[in-house]
Amino acid sequence: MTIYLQMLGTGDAFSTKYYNNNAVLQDHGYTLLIDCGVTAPQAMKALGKSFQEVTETLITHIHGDHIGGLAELARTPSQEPHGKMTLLLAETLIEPLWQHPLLEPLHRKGGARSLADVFNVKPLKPDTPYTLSPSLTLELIRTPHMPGKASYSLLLNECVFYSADLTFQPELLLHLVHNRGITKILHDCQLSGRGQVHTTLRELLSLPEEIRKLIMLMHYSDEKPKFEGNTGEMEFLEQQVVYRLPDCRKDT
Ligand SMILES: O=c1ccn([C@@H]2O[C@@H]3COP(=O)(O)O[C@H]3[C@H]2O)c(=O)[nH]1
Ligand SMILES: [Zn+2]
Ligand SMILES: [Zn+2]
Repeated sequence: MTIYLQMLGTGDAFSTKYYNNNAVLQDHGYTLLIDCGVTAPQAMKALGKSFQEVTETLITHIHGDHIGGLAELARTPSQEPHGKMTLLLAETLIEPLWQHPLLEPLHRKGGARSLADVFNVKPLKPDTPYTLSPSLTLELIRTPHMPGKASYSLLLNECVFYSADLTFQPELLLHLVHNRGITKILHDCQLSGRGQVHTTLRELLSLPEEIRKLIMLMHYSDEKPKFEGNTGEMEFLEQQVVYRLPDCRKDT
């Protein structure tokens, strides 16, 4: 079965041309929203979509461009009997997310005292595969982003790596391709400057060709047009374009 990926946005946290790096994955009747940044409500509207179409929302880490739209998402009535939107996230993120200033508007919602009061929270364990829908599996891998801040990249259908913002991890990428059967890497990319909390284009270009040709670039700055044609084998992922994702699960 085929699943489809559509980036709501492919911009970094400061982009004015691209929406936040958030995505929707669709498996027939099931829609997974991957991260819900400040621009997510507007980006959904730009696609003629609404949060009501979202079945579940996954949060990779706690930065405004990944969580800033959650207050609006929480206000959307879900189709479920409990009426709450479902949030998937690593257990370690639950309390810090609730305490984040961007979620403060929800603290005033009918005396809510925890994330579970405003969302149907499903805690996930890293390194554990979950079946989200008939054609979609997910595994979280904790990856380094900012010191002391938990952040989780994704393995989708056992063969697609979706980076939460992360610093350059060449050994991890080689391991994923050689030992975990990864055939597609969607990677955040800082186009210029020193990469303190993100992976830079220069770093990605230093990878072996066999890895570079699997990579598509996302979470980039407004300078992107200047870099077109200068990214080797790596293509830019474009916001709003629908991509088919490979499904390498052994039993399909
Ligand atoms: O000069 C700076 C650089 C960065 N930052 C924050 O660090 C975050 C890194 O991850 P992100 O890309 O999801 O979002 C970024 C911003 O939230 C900032 O506030 N000011
Ligand atoms: Zn980000
Ligand atoms: Zn981040």
